Formats: sequence, C-alpha cells, structure tokens
Amino acid sequence: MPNTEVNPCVHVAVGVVFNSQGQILIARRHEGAHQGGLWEFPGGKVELGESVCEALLRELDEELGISIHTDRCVQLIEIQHSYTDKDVLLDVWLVSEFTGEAVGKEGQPLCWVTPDKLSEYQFPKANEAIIDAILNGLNEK
Ligand SMILES: Nc1nc2c([nH]c(=O)n2[C@H]2C[C@H](O)[C@@H](COP(=O)(O)OP(=O)(O)OP(=O)(O)O)O2)c(=O)[nH]1
Ligand SMILES: [Mg+2]
Repeated sequence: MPNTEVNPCVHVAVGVVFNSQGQILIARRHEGAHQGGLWEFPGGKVELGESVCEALLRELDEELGISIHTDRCVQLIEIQHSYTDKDVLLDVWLVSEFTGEAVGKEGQPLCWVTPDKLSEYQFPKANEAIIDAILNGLNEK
C-alpha cells in the first residue's frame, strides 16, 4: 500500500550569524538529534504563539548566549524540505548585529567560518539551498 501519511511540517527559525570579520557561525548538532553529527546554522523550532523573529531571538540566546534585535534581522530565504522522517520549513534570517560572545551553551561545538569554506563542512541536505543563497547574496554585493 502506498504511504499516504503526511509528516507534520516543523517551522524552524534559523540564523546565519556574521561577525565583524565576515565569518559565519556554525554549530555541530548532537549525535542523537535529528540530522545529528552534521553542522547547522543555529536556531530551533518556532513555538506556539511566537513570531519567527521571537523564536530566533530566544533560540540564539538559549543555544549561544547572544542577544539580537529582531528588527535588525533580514530574511534570507525560506526552504521547505522533506527528510524521510520529517518535513521542515527552514525560515532563515541574516544576523549581523548581536551582543555577547557566542558559546555552545548546550555543549555543541561551534566554529566561525568564512563563507567560501562552508562547503568543507557537512550539513543537512536542506542546507544546500541556504549556502547557495548566502554565496549568491555576497556575490551580488
Ligand atoms: N537549527 C537548524 N535546524 C536545521 C538546519 N538544517 C536542518 O535541516 N535543520 C532541521 C533539523 C531539525 O529537524 C530542525 C531544527 O530542530 P532543532 O533541533 O534545531 O530544534 P530546537 O533547537 O528547538 O531543538 P529541541 O529543543 O527540539 O531539541 O530543522 C539548520 O541549519 N539549523
Ligand atoms: Mg536548535
């Protein structure tokens, strides 16, 4: 019988955080998590009653201990992707102003990388479109 079940789509607020040297922050997902062991742009699920920017502000504080201004974030791209076990809507925002020093508050390894080096890291499949959008945006400048 064909599988007609539809996975619920998880709305995720994702931050592409730049520092003053033009590097981007990536974090490694915990082994046991969905898409575990791969690198990601920090962020997490939008909770009930939150706007995506409110979720981003909360997640970047919880995961990294940095503060952002929601009115200074610029949307980069929205990506809908179906993994075999989960559908996600990645709502991706550019963050180039923040206060605090990013640390892996959940024990996750962090790395600041220049955009041209992003392709050297392994990301979930849905991230290919995010990386393309980052590189295209920089080329247009
Ligand atoms: N944060 C983030 N999630 C991503 C990326 N690419 C990608 O496919 N995902 C997927 C993996 C997960 O299924 C989902 C995000 O969930 P999450 O684990 O970050 O959510 P969360 O921070 O709220 O974590 P938790 O409280 O549920 O543990 O989106 C990415 O670059 N960043
Ligand atoms: Mg997360």
